[in-house]
Amino acid sequence: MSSHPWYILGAGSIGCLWAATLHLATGCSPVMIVRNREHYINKKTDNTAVLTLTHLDKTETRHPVSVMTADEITTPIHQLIVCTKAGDALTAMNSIRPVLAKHGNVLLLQNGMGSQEAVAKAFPTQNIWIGSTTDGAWIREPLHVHHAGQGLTEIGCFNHQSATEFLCQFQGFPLKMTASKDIKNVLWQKLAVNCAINGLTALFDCQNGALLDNDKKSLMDELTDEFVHVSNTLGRTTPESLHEKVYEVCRLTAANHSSTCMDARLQRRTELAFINGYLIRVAEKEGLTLPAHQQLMDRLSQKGVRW
Ligand SMILES: NC(=O)C1=CN([C@@H]2O[C@H](COP(=O)(O)OP(=O)(O)OC[C@H]3O[C@@H](n4cnc5c(N)ncnc54)[C@H](OP(=O)(O)O)[C@@H]3O)[C@@H](O)[C@H]2O)C=CC1
Ligand SMILES: CC(C)(CO)C(=O)C(=O)O
Repeated sequence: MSSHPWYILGAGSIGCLWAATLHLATGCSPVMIVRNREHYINKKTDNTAVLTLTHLDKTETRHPVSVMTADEITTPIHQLIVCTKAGDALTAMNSIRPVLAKHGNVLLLQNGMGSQEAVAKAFPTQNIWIGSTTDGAWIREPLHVHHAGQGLTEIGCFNHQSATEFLCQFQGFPLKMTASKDIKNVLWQKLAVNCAINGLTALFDCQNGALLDNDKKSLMDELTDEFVHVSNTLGRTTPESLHEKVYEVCRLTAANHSSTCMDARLQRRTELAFINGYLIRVAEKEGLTLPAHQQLMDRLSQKGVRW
């Protein structure tokens, strides 16, 4: 187990879930790096705070953490977990560039694709790890997180084939974890589902299950057809029955509002640039156009949904 402290960049739902879990697993307090200190802590001179985790069984545990802004950090960061939204990841990473250890381990937990490549390109000497997570969490108030759904986090190395020492630290971790030898493929498979579901739920402001209604299902099918086309062109694998897989996710999460639908409702910037937008950019490089994806993005723009 490394003796270096853990730093968490972004104190939102996933950042707080991981900070509390790290404290449970290691007994050490992580450092939460935030951009607006006053939002989390009102003491001027003391950086310590207590984070509350409401577990799946509704019990609560409390966890001491340090809360700091990037410019308050003076010691090198060797172990970092980036928990911002995809669109903020690179800017957030740049804010801690001066204190990031040259060969530090960085675990990125963003949904979608594209932000990981951008970070890996901008930080070539660091070991960039990717986690693709299906855990669910939400924030009740600053530093009080609810673990809302048990999921799985698959982790793999993105740029270097570095020692698995980093991954070993998650053995026996309270969240379900597994090592992936092909994390890019894991991201691609999740992207397929998110491309079909997320944007449409924002467009119709509906739960995931409503996409199985006939009129919406045909749009979902068109998006999935286009995904398969791009995937085949790139020589990537997709499940033979991707359409069935998409329907199954809609059924299993029928009562949920997707993350994109919630962001759109709250007029927050969505992660669509790293979901459907990413697929459009990849297709363009291959000389392909994706009319269903493009039309979806145009309709979302007209509706005022941001990405
Ligand atoms: N929540 C969930 O259940 C799941 C989330 N994910 C993915 O995990 C990622 C994080 O999601 P989630 O935790 O829900 O998002 P949140 O919006 O809850 O948290 C993101 C946090 O990042 C912070 N942030 C943004 N820029 C910076 C910066 N420059 N420096 C420091 N902090 C910064 C924000 O701070 P501020 O308050 O200042 O804006 C915010 O607290 C997303 O990609 C999401 O799709 C994946 C699966 C499930
Ligand atoms: C699978 C799905 C659509 C579940 O809601 C999701 O990943 C999201 O909301 O971002």
